[in-house]
Amino acid sequence: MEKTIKVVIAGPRGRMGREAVKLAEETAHFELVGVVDHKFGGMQLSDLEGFTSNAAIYESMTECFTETNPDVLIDLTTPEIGKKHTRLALEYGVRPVVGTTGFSESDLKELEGLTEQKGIGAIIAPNFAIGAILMMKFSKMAAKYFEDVEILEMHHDQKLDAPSGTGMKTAELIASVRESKQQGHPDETELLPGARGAEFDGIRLHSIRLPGLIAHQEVIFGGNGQSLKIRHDSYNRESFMSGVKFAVEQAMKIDVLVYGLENLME
Ligand SMILES: NC(=O)c1ccc[n+]([C@@H]2O[C@H](COP(=O)([O-])OP(=O)(O)OC[C@H]3O[C@@H](n4cnc5c(N)ncnc54)[C@H](O)[C@@H]3O)[C@@H](O)[C@H]2O)c1
Ligand SMILES: O=C(O)C1=N[C@H](C(=O)O)CCC1
Repeated sequence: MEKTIKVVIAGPRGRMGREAVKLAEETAHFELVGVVDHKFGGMQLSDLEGFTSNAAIYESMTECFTETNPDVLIDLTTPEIGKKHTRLALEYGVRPVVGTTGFSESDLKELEGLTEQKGIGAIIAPNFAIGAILMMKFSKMAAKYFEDVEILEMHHDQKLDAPSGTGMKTAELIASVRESKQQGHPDETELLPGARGAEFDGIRLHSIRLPGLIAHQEVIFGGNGQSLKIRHDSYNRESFMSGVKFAVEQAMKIDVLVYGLENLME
């Protein structure tokens, strides 16, 4: 029998948090010992509409950690809050599994240092969907053969950060295998600021926000007389949950910070 993993979820009432609560309840070797919310402290999740779990709601993460002694924190909140929660989890010896996006390079460096000090596992995954991870891996492969690429990331219009974590991670992976290149015409001008999108190491990233979308990305490579498009679509938030489960299990087996699930997949 697998060892039970005690889990706390931050952001349980959010779009992702609700799916994660379901996952924790449905997974035999996960035990949801508490949730962290900025409202409804002192109540149980089941007091709120749409929940059956009797996990306690805490407004203070430190109180939650002290009382429930969890193994893993799953954070699905907002960029600012997610960073604070990740630091706090590491300080308390709780392994963070972070889906929240919007972490900068310096945030990641700082958290890597803290993880090293604590000697426990931590996972920050801009995208938990297996198809999205493959899209990023395939894009890295293709970048060895195509010098020019642009990334179109498309999300729902309630998203707070741009470019998306997935878009940034894809650009980083591509930049890691190709020579730095300024793309487009050297003398191009933007008649409207932003027309050419954001730029990372010469790679253009375009962020589309529309109601009706969930999470989609197309990576377009251009070569002489040809193009290659690698696309992934998440049509619901359940699509992320097998990755969340995998990340929680993996976080228990490692003692470093892993940024991106592709690093844990063959
Ligand atoms: N890694 C992935 O695969 C993946 C997939 C989808 C979304 N995301 C990211 O996950 C995050 C959440 O996305 P969402 O669509 O569920 O957003 P959402 O706005 O629906 O949910 C965020 C939740 O965080 C809660 N929250 C805010 N402040 C809090 C605090 N101090 N303590 C506890 N909870 C707090 C809010 O009440 C809200 O319920 C975003 O950063 C998003 O980019 C990642
Ligand atoms: O809904 C969101 O917000 C998502 N954000 C991730 C990102 O920033 O890459 C990807 C999945 C959905």
